[in-house]
Amino acid sequence: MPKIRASAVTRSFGRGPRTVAALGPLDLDVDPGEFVCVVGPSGCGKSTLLRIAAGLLRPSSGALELRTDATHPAAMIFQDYGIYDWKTVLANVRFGLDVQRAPRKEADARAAAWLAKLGLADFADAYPAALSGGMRQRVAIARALAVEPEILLMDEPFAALDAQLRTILQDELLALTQATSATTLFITHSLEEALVLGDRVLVMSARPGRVIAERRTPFARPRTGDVRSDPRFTALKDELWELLRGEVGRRAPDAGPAPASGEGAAA
Ligand SMILES: Nc1ncnc2c1ncn2[C@@H]1O[C@H](COP(=O)(O)OP(=O)(O)OP(=O)(O)O)[C@@H](O)[C@H]1O
Repeated sequence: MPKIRASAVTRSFGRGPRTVAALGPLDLDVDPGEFVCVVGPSGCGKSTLLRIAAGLLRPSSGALELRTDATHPAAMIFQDYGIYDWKTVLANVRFGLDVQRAPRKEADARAAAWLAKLGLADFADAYPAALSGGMRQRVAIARALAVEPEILLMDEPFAALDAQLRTILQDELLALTQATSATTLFITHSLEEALVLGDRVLVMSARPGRVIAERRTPFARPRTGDVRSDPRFTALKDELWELLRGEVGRRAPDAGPAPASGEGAAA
């Protein structure tokens, strides 16, 4: 049984002549423990898909089902971290456990253990304002993983970080997710990120986003960031980029005349 199943999901925004068809129809099955990355051109509906999966948005038609139980729910990580500035780092990481009504002592211990894993033990009592972008994103990752989620939904979590930090956090996430059995749906602009992290990479078309290609990554698990220098990595990246390039700049049927120059989608 897949942990995540999307059946003919579509989503549009607005009404009448101004309707924007954002997504689908899209079908997707993610197996238990699988890490699926979704790449696609800007504006193709990736965030819309993830927001539907998270229950923040309803599909216009079709259905998206997550199979979890209450003790191991789905957790989300966003590009803008989604952490609370008025809570300490420890309280942020404990947040999901508090929602689950975990006993305070146990919640503190689990939160502290995750902070230690992410190198943030010394910042437990600090407020997020005192942290760098990379540290804030580590807090968001610790908070999501602390609830031991069955399903992890990630929407471009590293997009706001510089290239070096992004690589470091990709490698950390790789190690962390291989140590847990979370089923993960991960949205990214970056083919490289998708190939490092994913068991499977789905390429979406320009809006309204559908899955136009799917590849399994040939790298055994547990793997490390060393796969970046594997010749198969470069070959697969080139192949997927060819597919993606065709979609970047393609305009949706409802988007009106093409811009004169310089505008439009970018990968
Ligand atoms: N709340 C909304 N109201 C109106 N239109 C929306 C809304 N949310 C998304 N859209 C439109 O739906 C389309 C898909 O948006 P979405 O944010 O899902 O794309 P994306 O692939 O995540 O883009 P990016 O990679 O640039 O973040 C876009 O054309 C966007 O303008």
